[in-house]
Amino acid sequence: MPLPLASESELRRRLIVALDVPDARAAVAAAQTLQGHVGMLKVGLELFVAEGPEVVRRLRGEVPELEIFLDLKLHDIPNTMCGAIRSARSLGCRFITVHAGSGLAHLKACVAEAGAELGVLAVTVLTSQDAAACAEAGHTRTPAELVATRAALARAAGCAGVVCSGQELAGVRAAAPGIACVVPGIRPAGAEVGDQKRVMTPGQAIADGAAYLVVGRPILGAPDPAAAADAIVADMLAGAEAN
Ligand SMILES: O=C(O)c1cc(=O)[nH]c(=O)n1[C@@H]1O[C@H](COP(=O)(O)O)[C@@H](O)[C@H]1O
Repeated sequence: MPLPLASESELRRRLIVALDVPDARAAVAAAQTLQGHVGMLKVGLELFVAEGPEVVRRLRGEVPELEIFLDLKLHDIPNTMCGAIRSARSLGCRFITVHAGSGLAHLKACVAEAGAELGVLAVTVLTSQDAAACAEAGHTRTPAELVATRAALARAAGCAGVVCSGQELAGVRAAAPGIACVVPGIRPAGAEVGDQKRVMTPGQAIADGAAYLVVGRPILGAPDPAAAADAIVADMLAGAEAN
């Protein structure tokens, strides 16, 4: 039996905007503009290094209907990663990122520390890396092979999901059945790619099974960010319907 079609509001809930801005003022302004147009806010390194955990508390107070994804991409010894997760737990975020390349023991320790409320997302291979960058870094396997291996580790560790490019969705499904895929490197047709290497359109990523899309510059860099988010949701809907 075919799955029921995702509604527009359901797809909007699955659109995460990356608040890659320099300070809390810009973050709150963007969040207020985008509430009702996106489903979640991602606080990443630029904003977190500038403002610290207070910016998460402030966003939760200003736009309580939007959940927060804390993208710190932890990559350290397990004791240090767990300490960071312990510090993050009280912030009430939905997700936190760690690098899957840390290995199984690291991922398991992070999942145990995060508890039931904070989902650990394992970043497989950055979407800014292509095959040449992986080879340069000493990997003998392709990005797709590395993603599949790391997705299997994330699943074995009990992670809430993986971060991968849209190009690996089928491979992740095969290697780690049932795991949720969070997909950055999203570019509407014709949009500037910038430093991203493994990209995909919103509609195609949804058609291929992404659980969430992460979008930064195509929304925040647009003349009308709310309209840009709406156009992305329309493309997601088209992708869901085409599936
Ligand atoms: O963990 C992430 O969110 C992430 C992983 C990855 O492999 N690639 C990636 O681009 N991201 C993040 O997703 C966002 C993408 O931003 P744009 O390229 O501006 O859409 C940035 O905040 C990145 O830090």
